[in-house]
Amino acid sequence: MARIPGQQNRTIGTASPNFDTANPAYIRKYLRTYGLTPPRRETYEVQKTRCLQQLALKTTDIDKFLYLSTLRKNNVHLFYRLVTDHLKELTPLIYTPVVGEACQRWSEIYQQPEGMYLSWEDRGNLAAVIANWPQPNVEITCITDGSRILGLGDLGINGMGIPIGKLALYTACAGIRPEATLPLTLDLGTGNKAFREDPLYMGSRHDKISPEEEREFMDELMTALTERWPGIVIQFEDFKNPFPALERYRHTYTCFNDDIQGTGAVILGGVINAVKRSGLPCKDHRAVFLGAGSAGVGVAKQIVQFFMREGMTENEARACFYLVDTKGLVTADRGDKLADHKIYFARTDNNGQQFKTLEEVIEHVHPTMLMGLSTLGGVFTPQILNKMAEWNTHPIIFPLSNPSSKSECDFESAITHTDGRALFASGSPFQPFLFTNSAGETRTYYPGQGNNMYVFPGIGLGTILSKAVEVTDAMIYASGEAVAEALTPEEIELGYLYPDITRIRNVSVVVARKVIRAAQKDKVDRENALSNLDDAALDAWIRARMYDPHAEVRSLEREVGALLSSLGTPSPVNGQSYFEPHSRL
Ligand SMILES: NC(=O)c1ccc[n+]([C@@H]2O[C@H](COP(=O)([O-])OP(=O)(O)OC[C@H]3O[C@@H](n4cnc5c(N)ncnc54)[C@H](O)[C@@H]3O)[C@@H](O)[C@H]2O)c1
Ligand SMILES: O=C(O)C[C@H](O)C(=O)O
Ligand SMILES: [Mg+2]
Repeated sequence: MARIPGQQNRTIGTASPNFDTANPAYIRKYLRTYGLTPPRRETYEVQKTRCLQQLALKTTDIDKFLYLSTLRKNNVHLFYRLVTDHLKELTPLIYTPVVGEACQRWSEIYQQPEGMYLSWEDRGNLAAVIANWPQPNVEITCITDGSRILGLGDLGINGMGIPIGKLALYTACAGIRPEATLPLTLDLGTGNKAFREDPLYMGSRHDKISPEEEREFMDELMTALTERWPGIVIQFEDFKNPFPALERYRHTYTCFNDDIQGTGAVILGGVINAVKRSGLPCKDHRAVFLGAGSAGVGVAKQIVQFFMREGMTENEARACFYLVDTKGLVTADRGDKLADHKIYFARTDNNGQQFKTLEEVIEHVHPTMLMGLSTLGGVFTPQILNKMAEWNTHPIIFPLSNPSSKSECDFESAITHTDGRALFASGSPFQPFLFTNSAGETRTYYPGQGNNMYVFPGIGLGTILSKAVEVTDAMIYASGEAVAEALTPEEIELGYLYPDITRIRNVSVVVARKVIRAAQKDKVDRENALSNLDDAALDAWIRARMYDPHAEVRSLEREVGALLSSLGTPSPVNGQSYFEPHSRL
């Protein structure tokens, strides 16, 4: 395998051969793929026409998901050219929501290896197993144990679709090279009895290991990953109880938890914009959260930080939040032992009264914001939405659970039952909606997608490029602020709370820059020369390091040409085939 000097992470002739039919003959010969693909060198336009035709022939979402997975495996650069060009149409097929169905059916639809699986039975030997990963220069990994996949419960190793989907967005949205990403699924047993009894299930058939065993396994894993790739950024994803691992590793490894911190940041971004649009100062907001898990608590804590920056004390800010779980409003005197992560938000002003249902809580609070992180599809009923509209000029309604079937309400019902006044964002995508309000005004309403995909790619990129040794709270906060600031005047005019997804690569540059600046301030960065660049120069520096699938053939030509001339072989001219058909190369 040749490594191109001076090019971070570019490897030629990696374990996934580059079968791009856009490669000219001499590149194919260099890569030893000459003769393994049809002879004609194709333009992207021709490649795209074929792919979109084939995709259109697939009648189900899963068939489309599988088609795109195979394309990624066989022609990775074409896959990313297609995805970056058609983000709006293709993101839902390779990520949320379709990835949810793919995970539910992973063992049934499985076709090809695309990531690493590490089992509890491999403990003691994790470094040796990790050594099997064929790519030498991994910069980022996304790890799940499959124990809480979206709002779909414990899916065991079937959760692999999530790290693959998240890392595909790291590449498409933030330009991290595909071969620098490692999807990792931990096979630590599953509480999913149906899977354990399914002959097709491809993971271990025992129950989930204990928290103590999991800690032992994770300790070994973190060491093994950083020993092989010292600068690796580690993203934890969709663990049922992710708080202990985050606390244990966050100051020792370059890691973050996407569900607590990434979600906290992206919803912070949407809330900053929604609060502005609501016309109410922070101190007049009251937020009811249905769901007090990793995402609920992560988001609420991030908004507390925002309220404090707007001049409130921590106690005043915290008092604006009412968290609801399966037992009702989280209060200090509810009589059950609260999980550690809920204690911070436990109410003490309830005068001994307990509120069991969401309806009771909202009647008690008259909230200005309603956040759904509960995995309960449709639970924001028309009655609840009507109440929100009765109490607020612009109620903030964020049904954030995924996938679409778990969304606490859909966009149409949020608009219809608030007379078009809701400030809306959902975790899964919804279509724009044409609506006539009670004043007879007809217009198209645009939903926001409050999904952590707006921040994690930029957090990863900024952390990698600054060589940060830690992902600090300030870096996470900065990513959310960057999303809020990224709205254009046109997007504000149309009522958007989040930037249009088609601009996500530009948004990721801004997120990465702000993450780098925060890392510099916290003194956790190790790429110290970046401090000397002003913002425009830093943006240009970031862009220059982003993988661009459209430039791949050209840069491969340049690099192979340079390599050949350094070996004394004249470079091919204008992409013309230099070597004779049967040349040794
Ligand atoms: N939009 C995003 O970017 C984003 C990010 C992370 C998570 N999520 C979604 O948020 C949801 C929750 O994720 P999580 O990591 O917090 O999960 P979690 O398991 O940690 O928390 C779920 C919470 O919902 C509560 N809940 C469950 N059933 C309930 C009921 N019947 N009544 C009241 N409360 C109930 C639980 O008590 C728990 O507090 C998932 O659907 C996930 O897909 C969305
Ligand atoms: O995966 C997503 O779409 C967002 C989030 O991380 C989730 O767990 O729902
Ligand atoms: Mg997640």
